[in-house]
Amino acid sequence: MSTRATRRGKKTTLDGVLETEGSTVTSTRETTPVGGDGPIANRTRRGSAASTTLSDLIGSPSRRAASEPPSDVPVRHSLAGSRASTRQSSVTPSISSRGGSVEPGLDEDEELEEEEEATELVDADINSITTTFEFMGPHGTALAVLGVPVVTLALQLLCDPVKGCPSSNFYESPLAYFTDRISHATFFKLEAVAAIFGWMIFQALLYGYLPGTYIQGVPLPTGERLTYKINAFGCMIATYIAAYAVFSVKGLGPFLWVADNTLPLAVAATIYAIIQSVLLYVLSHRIPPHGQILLAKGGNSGYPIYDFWMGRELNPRLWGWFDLKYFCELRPGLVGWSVLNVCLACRQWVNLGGTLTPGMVMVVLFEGYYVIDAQWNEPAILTTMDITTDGFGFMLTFGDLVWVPFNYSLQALYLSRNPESLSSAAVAGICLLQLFGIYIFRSANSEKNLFRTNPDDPAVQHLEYIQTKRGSRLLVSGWWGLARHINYFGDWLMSLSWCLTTGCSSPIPYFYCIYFAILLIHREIRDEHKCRNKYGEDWEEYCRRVKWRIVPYIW
Ligand SMILES: NC(=O)C1=CN([C@@H]2O[C@H](COP(=O)(O)OP(=O)(O)OC[C@H]3O[C@@H](n4cnc5c(N)ncnc54)[C@H](OP(=O)(O)O)[C@@H]3O)[C@@H](O)[C@H]2O)C=CC1
Ligand SMILES: CC(C)=CCC[C@@H](C)[C@H]1CC=C2C3=C(CC[C@@]21C)[C@@]1(C)CC[C@H](O)C(C)(C)[C@@H]1CC3
Repeated sequence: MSTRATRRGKKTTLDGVLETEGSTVTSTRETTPVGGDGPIANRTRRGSAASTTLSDLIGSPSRRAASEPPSDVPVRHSLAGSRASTRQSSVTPSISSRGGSVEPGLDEDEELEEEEEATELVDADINSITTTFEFMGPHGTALAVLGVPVVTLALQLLCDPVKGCPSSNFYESPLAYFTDRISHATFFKLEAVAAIFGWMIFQALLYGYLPGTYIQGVPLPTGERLTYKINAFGCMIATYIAAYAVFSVKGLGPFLWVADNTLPLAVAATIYAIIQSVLLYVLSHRIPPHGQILLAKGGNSGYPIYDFWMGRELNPRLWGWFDLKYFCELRPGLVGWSVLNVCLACRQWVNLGGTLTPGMVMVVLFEGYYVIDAQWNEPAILTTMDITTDGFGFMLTFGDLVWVPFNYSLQALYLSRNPESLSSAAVAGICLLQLFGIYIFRSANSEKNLFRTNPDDPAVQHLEYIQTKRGSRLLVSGWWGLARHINYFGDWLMSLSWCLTTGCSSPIPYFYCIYFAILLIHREIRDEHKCRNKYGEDWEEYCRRVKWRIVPYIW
């Protein structure tokens, strides 16, 4: 197996396995979790069980592998001789396709600080046991694993193409409504399975074969940095060129087929997501001959269902370069969402005899802009907790590949069948809300990115900040002086403006902004927890200076 040198004298094999100098790390650490979900006992780092019952899956951790050393005997890495080479082989400046050098979210101080942190972690243990539960522990995640596909399919069923979204008999008897819809709906179509698998392969080929630039991510707990290919924007353009080619040859037919088959497509995408996440979970237990797989801090509890949801492996890669989590986060699902919107607009166009409502135009443009913004700012994804912290489990796999394209396109699905008319004042109000949201979202995110990558830039030089003992700086003026997650506020305002395009006749398209408020509040709590642990009293000082969490003067 080929290898490439990394920092600290370690090597990483091209399938992402970590090797230390001369030894495989086999330490374990056993602790008791907080949060009232019961003790985590008899768990191992590898946490695999020879046979597993359903109650094992949900309620109890995996059994200890016989060959594991006792929990109180941590095996330490030897770093002797590796630190000097680490400094020398410091990070190659990364090149951005849109000019300038990009180190996602890191200044030099931070880099050193991250290196110190990495040293501590490597000295102690790389794959420590997860001791704090999120999502209400194994029971909560079991519910989530079943719940998120059910919610997604229920939302598709609620939008009846003929009778409305939802039809009036839903309010009379929801149970009878669903029984009727389930017995009449077509859930499974082979063509839909072929379309989803074909789409994944097409996006993977674009990722692999279209040219791009390469940048390094933030340091892993081992100190190593992975290299990522930046070409999402080009892949999206190529996708739309391909779609235009299909249109030139086949007309609107294929696009209308997609619009009319969102339910079987969502089922097919769910099948794909289940297969991928089961494979990821199973393969995260592989024991390579030399070294170990780097696991996510939050996905290694030993409870199979919990780890399946959270994701065990931090950076699953194929052939050393094809980063599955990074690929799924921005490409098939997000671009799929915008393509789905276009297909649904085609359906409305045909239904209305060659015209589109202002609501549909706004949805396609606003949500399309959001997708383009994400692709254009691709390097920024490398500092999000999804990439740096979370493992790649069912939560992100299903979230990226099913939840985003099918639930985020509910406004367009609704409008394709219910072309609501909006007054000019409503259109103007929605546009202003969207612009206000974009303004906050983009300027806050860009301000932080610029400040973290180039603090001497005139646009951010004047901003006040707290110099933390950890080395990094926390902004306390500008956007980040208004609220600790002001970017979430901008993002949510945009989500509200998208939902408002559907008028007031149905609650279904409002699912997005309601769910999104819950996601952002939960995410803010997770991030707050992370930062409090990381920065200690500096974070307390930051909270004293910036009082509001997301919405200034409200929350
Ligand atoms: N559409 C969707 O479904 C979703 C969209 N999003 C969007 O993704 C974007 C990224 O979100 P997310 O990754 O959660 O986090 P943020 O971009 O808000 O980044 C949070 C991190 O920034 C650093 N930080 C916090 N406060 C400061 C400060 N005052 N000055 C400098 N740095 C600071 C901390 O990292 P450090 O440890 O480096 O100090 C913290 O962990 C957001 O705009 C969000 O709205 C997110 C989830 C879902
Ligand atoms: C209920 C369930 C399965 C939730 C999973 C959560 C995911 C849907 C979201 C977690 C973080 C996300 C991000 C984006 C999309 C939604 C998920 C995957 C994102 C790619 C959207 C576009 C933005 O510009 C973004 C790149 C900042 C963002 C990153 C986080």
